[in-house]
Amino acid sequence: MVRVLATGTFDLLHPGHIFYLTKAKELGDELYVIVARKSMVKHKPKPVIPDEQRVSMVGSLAVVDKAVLGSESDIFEPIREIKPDIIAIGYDQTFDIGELQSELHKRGLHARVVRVKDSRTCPLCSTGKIIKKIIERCDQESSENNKRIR
Ligand SMILES: Cc1cc2nc3c(=O)[nH]c(=O)nc-3n(C[C@H](O)[C@H](O)[C@H](O)COP(=O)(O)O)c2cc1C
Ligand SMILES: Nc1ncnc2c1ncn2[C@@H]1O[C@H](COP(=O)(O)OP(=O)(O)OP(=O)(O)O)[C@@H](O)[C@H]1O
Repeated sequence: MVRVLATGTFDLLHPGHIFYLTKAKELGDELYVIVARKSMVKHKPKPVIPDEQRVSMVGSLAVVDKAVLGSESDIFEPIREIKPDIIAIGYDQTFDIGELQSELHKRGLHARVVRVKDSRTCPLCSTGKIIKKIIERCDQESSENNKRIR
């Protein structure tokens, strides 16, 4: 049984997430997912959706065998428990594969780290882009309303 681990914030679920998780699962037999804690998301705006709601959504996907919230301090902590054979890194995740692999080895963790490609078929497959579009639409509607009032 080959256990694969995927990771991410998964704020507003979209088809890019499903593509990534499906490709990750294809690398083995069972798929575990670590969902990032809001407190640990420092490289981009904090997620809108609460931790428990994001992990519950990811865990309910058919492709996912088990989803857990990550540690609030040490990203290697849940890996010790999950003991994955493969860690699937997403196409835009900033982790350096070689560096992560060597940090795992230093801690006696022997998962193979691989990068999954992106999906180019979806026009709005990014949480950041979806939020940007919603904000643009709100701005546009409020400026149209202001014009009507004047
Ligand atoms: C091997 C691995 C373990 C991780 N463990 C945790 C963790 O325990 N807690 C956490 O909040 N984030 C953890 N993360 C980070 C997030 O799951 C996520 O990958 C990171 O915030 C990048 O998020 P993004 O893909 O949404 O940009 C881990 C990432 C990796 C690659
Ligand atoms: N279009 C996509 N194709 C393939 N993988 C994707 C796509 N969008 C997200 N992923 C992967 O899904 C995982 C979780 O993604 P994440 O939560 O960062 O969402 P995101 O939509 O990329 O967010 P943002 O746009 O805010 O960076 C990451 O491993 C990421 O690489």
